[in-house]
Amino acid sequence: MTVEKNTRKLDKGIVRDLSSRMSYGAYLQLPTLLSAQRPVSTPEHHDEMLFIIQHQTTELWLKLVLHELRSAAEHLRADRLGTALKGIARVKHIQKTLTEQWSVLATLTPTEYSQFRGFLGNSSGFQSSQYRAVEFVLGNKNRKMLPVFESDPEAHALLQEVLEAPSIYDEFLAYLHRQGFDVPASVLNRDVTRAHEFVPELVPVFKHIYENASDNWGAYEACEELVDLEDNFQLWRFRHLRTVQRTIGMKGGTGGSSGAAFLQKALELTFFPELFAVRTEIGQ
Ligand code: HEM
Ligand SMILES: N[C@@H](CC(=O)c1ccccc1NC=O)C(=O)O
Repeated sequence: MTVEKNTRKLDKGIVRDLSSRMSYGAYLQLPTLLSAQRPVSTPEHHDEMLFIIQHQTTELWLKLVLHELRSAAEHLRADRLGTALKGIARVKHIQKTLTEQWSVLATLTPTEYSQFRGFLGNSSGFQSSQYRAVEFVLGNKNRKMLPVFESDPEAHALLQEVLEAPSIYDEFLAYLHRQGFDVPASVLNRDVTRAHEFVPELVPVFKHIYENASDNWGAYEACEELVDLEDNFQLWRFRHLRTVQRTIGMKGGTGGSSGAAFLQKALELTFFPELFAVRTEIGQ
């Protein structure tokens, strides 16, 4: 049967009366979601809607990233490596979407942004609790970030919880230990509220896994998945930095930092340094 007049006939079974049934909008709480875009510029600047939606979609995806990474850490803790890897695979796709999404915001010119930037006051992405929680779950802890969230008890509690819990890397290294790999006790007993720092003794552990991949397939695959996670995270940071440079140049940030120079330093932060260090040793 072909479509006539370029108009599709609706199937008889299509549910039309949703007055007493679960509907699309009700299930997804669309009235709440779609009433949360409130530009603050007066008169309202056309491009502020883009700015708000870019941030809100990022926060929605970050919510899922956090959900998946925290659950992946739990799976590792219970030796369910395959289940953990499935969650990480999903996160990698979200990261790619988030990095690609910068191209939408890049259509905002410096002139357009300067016309409503003043209305943003001191608000800044620096105050994103979910972004900070993701950094923490990946192992780049920093207790000094917490005071920024004191005026938001829920965000503060989330960050405190994630700060005090082992990171996904802590859980992976503990898993490797349980699998019989020679993970130093100092790593297993470390203060998990601090940022993970490079541990040279871990490099030979990974070298062994990489050079005997077929005998250690699960561990090897997990290492490569973590490398992808860090790579993707850095690509997001880089696109953020480039977007900032093309929009505000060297201006200081609304959050009080030096701006681009501050963001540049984040590119030196690392989650899984030994997984990158091992590359130098491969084949040696
Ligand atoms: C025109 C667009 C943007 C500009 C000019 C911009 C600018 C900045 C600046 C200058 C900082 C440093 C902190 C400060 O002093 O404010 C910062 C931090 C941050 N921004 Fe943006 N940003 C933009 C878009 C976004 C978007 C779309 C997101 C997504 C949620 C975002 C998330 C963040 C995060 C998470 C930080 C903290 C980074 C860190 O601590 O390393 N930004 N931004
Ligand atoms: N820090 C930015 C402002 C900004 O981009 C922003 C403002 C409010 C909420 C989120 C933001 N995004 C990232 O920092 C600036 O200095 O222009």
